Amino acid sequence: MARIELRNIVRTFGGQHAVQNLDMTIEDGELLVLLGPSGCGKSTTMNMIAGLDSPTSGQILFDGVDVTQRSPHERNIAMVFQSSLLYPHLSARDNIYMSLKRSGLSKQQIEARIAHAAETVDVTRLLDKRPSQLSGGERQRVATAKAIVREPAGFLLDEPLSALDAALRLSLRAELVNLQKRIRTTMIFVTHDQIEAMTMGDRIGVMRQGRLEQIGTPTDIYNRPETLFVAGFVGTPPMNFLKGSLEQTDGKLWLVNPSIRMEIKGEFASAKPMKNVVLGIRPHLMRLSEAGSSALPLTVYAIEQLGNEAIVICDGPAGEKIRVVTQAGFTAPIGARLDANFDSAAARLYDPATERVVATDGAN
Ligand SMILES: Nc1ncnc2c1ncn2[C@@H]1O[C@H](COP(=O)(O)OP(=O)(O)OP(=O)(O)O)[C@@H](O)[C@H]1O
Repeated sequence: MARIELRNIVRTFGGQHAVQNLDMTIEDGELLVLLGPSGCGKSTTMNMIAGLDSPTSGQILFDGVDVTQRSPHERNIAMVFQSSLLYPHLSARDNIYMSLKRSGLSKQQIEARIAHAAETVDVTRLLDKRPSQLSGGERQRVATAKAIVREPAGFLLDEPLSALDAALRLSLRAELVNLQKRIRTTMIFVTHDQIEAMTMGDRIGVMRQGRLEQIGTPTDIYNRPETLFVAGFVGTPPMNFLKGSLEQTDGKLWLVNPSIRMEIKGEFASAKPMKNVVLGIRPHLMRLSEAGSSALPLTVYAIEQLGNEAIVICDGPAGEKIRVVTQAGFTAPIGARLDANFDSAAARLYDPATERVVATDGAN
C-alpha cells in the first residue's frame, strides 16, 4: 500500500498535451476515481503511474520515493483493465499463480497466498475451472484475485466494468468497494460514468482536456462544483443553467434577465455585481407550480417517467432546456405553460468568462 503523488506531470504526444500540469496526491488506502470524458487524459495518467509510459516532465512518488524512472515491475502496481486478462488454457488457480511465478516465494507460501486471495474475492470453489467455464463476473473476480495475490502497493483499474451488463456492473461495483475497504489498498479507478464515480470514490478527480478541474469527495463535487464543466458533467439529470446579470439594489443582490428578477440569498449574496453570470440549480431543487406564480416561466417539452420520479423537460424563456425532477406519474400536455420556483440559496453562480464559480466574501 502506498501514498501516490503526482507532481506537475506533463505528457505530450507530438506537441499535443494529453496531460497538463497534473498535481494530485492519492492517500494510502484511498479509493480515488478519475472521472472525465473520452480523451481527457485518464488512461495516459494511469499508464504513467503504472510505469507503462513516462511523463514528458514532472515526478511520480510512491511513499515519498521518486519512481518516475522505475520499471512497472519495480513499482509493484497491479492493473485491471476493461476485459479481464486471463489465459484461456489455464485454470483459475494457474492464472492466479502466474502473478507469483517470478516472486521467489516457496511453494507453500505461494499456495497460502493463492488460497487467501481466492477467499478474499470468493472464488475458492472456482479455482479448478478454466475461464471459458466462468461467467463474466466470475472471470473478473479471478482477474482481481490475480492482481491482489501479489500484494501490490496500489491497484489501477481502467474502466474494469464497462464491458459488463448493467446488473453485473452494479454488483461488481459494490464488490470492488467492499474489497478495497477490507484490504485498504490504494486504488485508482478510471471511469467516464459519473454515477460509478459518485458511488465508488472516497474522492473524485474530475479531468478535462488533460487538466484536473476539481478533486474532492463525491458530496463536495456534487454540491459545490467549482467550474461550469464539473457542474454540468456530474449529476443526473444535469444541472440547469440560467443566464443573467447580477445587480445590486437596496443593499441586496439580484439575478436579473428578461424573464426573472430574483434575490440572491445564501453564500453568493455577498458576490459583486457583474454583467454576465450563469446561475446553476439542480433539477431536484426546483418545484413546479401553476403558470402565473412569481418564478421562472417554462413550457413543457417532454416528460420522462422513471418509476420512482418523473423528469419534466422544459423550454426556458431564453430557449434553454430546464429539467425539473418531480413526483412519479406527473403529467402535463406538451406545450403546457408551467412555472418553476427554487431557493436561490441552493444555487451556484458561475462567471462565464472564466467558467469558474463566482467569488464571494466567504470560502471561495
Ligand atoms: N500513444 C499516443 N499517441 C498519440 N496520442 C495519444 C496517445 N495516447 C493518448 N493520446 C492522446 O492523448 C489524449 C488523452 O488520451 P487518453 O487515452 O489518456 O484519454 P482517456 O481520458 O483515457 O480517454 P478514453 O476514456 O476514451 O479512454 C487523447 O487526445 C489521445 O488521442
